[in-house]
Amino acid sequence: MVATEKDPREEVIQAWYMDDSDEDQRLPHHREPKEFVSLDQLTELGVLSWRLDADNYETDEELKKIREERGYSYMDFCEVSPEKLPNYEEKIKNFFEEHLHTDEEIRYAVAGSGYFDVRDRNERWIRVWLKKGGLIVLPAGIYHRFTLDTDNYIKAMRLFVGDPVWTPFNRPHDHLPARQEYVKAFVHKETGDHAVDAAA
Ligand SMILES: CSCCC(=O)/C(O)=C/O
Ligand SMILES: [Fe+2]
Repeated sequence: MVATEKDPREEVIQAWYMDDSDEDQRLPHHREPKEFVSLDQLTELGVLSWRLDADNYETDEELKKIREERGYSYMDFCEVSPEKLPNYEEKIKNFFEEHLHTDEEIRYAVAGSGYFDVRDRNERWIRVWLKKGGLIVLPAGIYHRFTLDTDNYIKAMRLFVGDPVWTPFNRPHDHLPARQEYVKAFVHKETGDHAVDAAA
């Protein structure tokens, strides 16, 4: 992509560093001044992203290709809103507990929007706003959490390799192999500013 062209993914996926306020989790929680995080920075943390045609997901060749290439054989939908999700209060509370999974978390917003917060390698929260048409892959072992935004609705396609395992391991679960592998691959990798930490 030419440097001046806008990345089309940024229309449906934006990310920024969060403030430290305890206000409603569904608010954007921008810092002052705002501190945006690029999709390339997310890639460095292992978070992958695509923009897809959410109105035609049933026939979308690009989605088909991603599923084939990454082995995402399983697919279902998860609708999150006070009206649609049974035990909404309990589930939304659990989604917002910092946790990890032993497999990728793959979510494609086919309607609505929500926030996936991920820890960067210095433990700062990055808020990833996923809107209709955005697909993200959170790598196994990354600490993260989810909340709706103030629109209170998302319909997410969930993809998985084989039989799905949704178990959340609330922090701390640093001894799990998935966490140790994540740390080795994305936290202690010897590139950029972290090479300094590694050498210290
Ligand atoms: C929008 S899907 C619900 C959130 C979820 O499944 C999860 O695991 C969040 O971390
Ligand atoms: Fe999760």
